Amino acid sequence: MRPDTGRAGVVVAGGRSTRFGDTDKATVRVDGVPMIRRVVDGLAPAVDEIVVNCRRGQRPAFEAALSGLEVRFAEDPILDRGPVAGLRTGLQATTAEYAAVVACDMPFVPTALVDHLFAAARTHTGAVPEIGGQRQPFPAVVHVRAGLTACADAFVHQRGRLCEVVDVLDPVVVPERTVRAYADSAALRNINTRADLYEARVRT
Ligand SMILES: Nc1nc2c(ncn2[C@@H]2O[C@H](COP(=O)(O)OP(=O)(O)OP(=O)(O)O)[C@@H](O)[C@H]2O)c(=O)[nH]1
Ligand SMILES: [Mg+2]
Repeated sequence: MRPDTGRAGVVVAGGRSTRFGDTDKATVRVDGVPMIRRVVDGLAPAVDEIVVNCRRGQRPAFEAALSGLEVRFAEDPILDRGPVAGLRTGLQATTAEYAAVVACDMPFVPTALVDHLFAAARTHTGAVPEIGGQRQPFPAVVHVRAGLTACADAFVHQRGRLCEVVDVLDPVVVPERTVRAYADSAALRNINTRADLYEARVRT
């Protein structure tokens, strides 16, 4: 990992994977590698520290899936408050100025796209990719303090959804044609179901 960049990676992983069935999708293997390990591997070259947000009960399995990698864990103080709460827990755990934020179920986010988002976010509150006309909360880069304020606003003044965090943050938008230079559509798909996993395995 690069030293002294002021850049963190935050992996939000405290969900229950209900659409996936009775397995935590974060630790399911994609082509032999646990999904969350692929996420961390994609982030690591672009950042100087990695924070994994999760529930306390997920830690043993995550520690096994991430063995040998340098990560810190940020446990949710209150469970099941949704991805914005997880994002906030993760952002609270770093002193970096900017953080790349990713969900645990996006195993193919290219490091080069993360680098591009960091560069685009400089002097702004963040940078998010636009895909299919929608600004995407993950993967994104946020100014950590601005991101924390946006999470709090989304909870207090709105319904606590990720899209509201993006609205409040008002980040730079990286247009889809630029995103496509770094990642094809499959690379940014998230895995919610066994069928999604099957497609991802076919791809690798
Ligand atoms: N910390 C935390 N993270 C969450 C929570 N809910 C979802 N997430 C995370 O947010 C990201 C996107 O959420 P989903 O794709 O809906 O994942 P999920 O909630 O585990 O899966 P479903 O139960 O099928 O909706 C994933 O990385 C989840 O781990 C939560 O209550 N707390
Ligand atoms: Mg969910």
